[in-house]
Amino acid sequence: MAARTFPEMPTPSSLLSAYASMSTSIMLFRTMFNQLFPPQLRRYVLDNVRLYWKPKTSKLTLVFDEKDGMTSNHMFDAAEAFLCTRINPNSDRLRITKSVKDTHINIKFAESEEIGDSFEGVPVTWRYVRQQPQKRTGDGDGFDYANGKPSSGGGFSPERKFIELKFDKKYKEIIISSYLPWIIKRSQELENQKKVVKLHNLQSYGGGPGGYKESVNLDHPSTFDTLAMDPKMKQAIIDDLNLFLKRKDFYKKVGKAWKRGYLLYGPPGTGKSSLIAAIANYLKFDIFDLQLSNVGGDSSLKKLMLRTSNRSILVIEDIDCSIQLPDRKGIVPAKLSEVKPGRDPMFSLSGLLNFIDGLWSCCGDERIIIFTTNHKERLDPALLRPGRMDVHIHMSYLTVDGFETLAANYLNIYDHHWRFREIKELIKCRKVTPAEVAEELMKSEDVEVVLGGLVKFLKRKKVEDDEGKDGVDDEDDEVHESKKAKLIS
Ligand SMILES: Nc1ncnc2c1ncn2[C@@H]1O[C@H](COP(=O)(O)OP(=O)(O)OP(=O)(O)O)[C@@H](O)[C@H]1O
Repeated sequence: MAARTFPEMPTPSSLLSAYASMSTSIMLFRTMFNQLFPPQLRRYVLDNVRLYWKPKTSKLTLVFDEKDGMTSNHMFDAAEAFLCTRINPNSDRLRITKSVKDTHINIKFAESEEIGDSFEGVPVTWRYVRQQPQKRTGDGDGFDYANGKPSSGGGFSPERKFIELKFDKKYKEIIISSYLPWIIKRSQELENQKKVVKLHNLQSYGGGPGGYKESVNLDHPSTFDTLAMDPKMKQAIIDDLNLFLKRKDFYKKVGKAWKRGYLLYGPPGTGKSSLIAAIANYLKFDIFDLQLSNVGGDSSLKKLMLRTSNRSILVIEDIDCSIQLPDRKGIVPAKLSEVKPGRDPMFSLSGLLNFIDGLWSCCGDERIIIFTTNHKERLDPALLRPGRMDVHIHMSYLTVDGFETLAANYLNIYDHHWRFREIKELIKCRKVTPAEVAEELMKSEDVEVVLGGLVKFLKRKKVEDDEGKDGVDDEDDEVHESKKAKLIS
């Protein structure tokens, strides 16, 4: 039988010498490649080689870099905000952030975590990537071949953060034209929800030229739920605000500035300021509080006006008594002749009207202006003309419905209490403000004590009313009798 022959096995030394000659050839090739070809051509060749070897995939990946050059990338921010709402309960890692100004903790998804989502039946995968600073591999020819970017010749490239969105290539159109715009819209809504409403104090003197503004977070807890007022009127105000918000195109079409004026009037303690805070909290609009008595004149008023921002509420409280407005014939009341040094004495009613209609109209969008007064009858009719103050809201004495709201808010009583019948009867025939009743309801933690005290207060109030100690204007008497809050729009 013939003996079987095996091919000769390479010896270790022959393997070693083959490896050495191959590495020498590669190094020689690399040196020749670098020396013979200019950088642009080298880049072109390498790009094509990479492209050729890259495995083909049916997936498309969109990359949202945190920065677009020096500026932040809005699409990255929008995606990051949106993805907070898609955090998987099974996530292993989450990022927690909170700036000093934030009122709450932000939970964001962490690097390398993947989040699945679907849009109109198209499944997508999101991934947050954070690349640590990397040593530049540039060889001094001005190009970093590892990252495919111009290099500054050594050193470290900065940390790079980006979000990847992966999906099937065939859905590219729907993702880019529908999903991404939807994410931007959604992120704006989320931003709005998180927004901390600010209260700005507009003043025209005491600061730099043209005045200054101070601002604090508006921590007023008033909302439409906590407001004690006629439920129908409350709903009418909410509907009016909602209509105003969605009518941007309508205002443009009819050639009107996108603004709405409200006049809140009624006795002190009926909730005018609380309603303003409730509106601001509802719309998430900042409040600009303008003290007319601190405004030097028309020019200061205009400057202050330019300091207010869009999506804001400009409030002028107690308009009847914060300043005595001269009428439009130019008769300046005595008070204005006592102008403080350095202040413009030419403050006029027409300046204020101009501010509401003229300058106001062409300065910004989505503005609400609110005047409050305890004495509507004292206001110049020009201020009340339709188009200036679009909605007149009468804040009146406490009604039975209002009392139920206060009882729920202050005492957690949502249905009935044996004292309620008597209290409601007393409220019906008394001119008592929500502020007075609110104060009574805070006097003890014991419900029986509080309601007993309220009954005594209301009875005492009756005596005071009978003796005419409580002076109120005729209009409020009328409204109280009819127990109807007025909303004139
Ligand atoms: N309608 C209301 N609903 C709930 N709470 C109210 C209401 N009205 C008054 N209050 C309570 O009374 C306090 C004072 O009310 P608010 O300052 O809103 O009244 P106002 O009408 O603006 O008074 P003024 O005319 O003196 O400025 C509020 O902080 C709130 O606790």
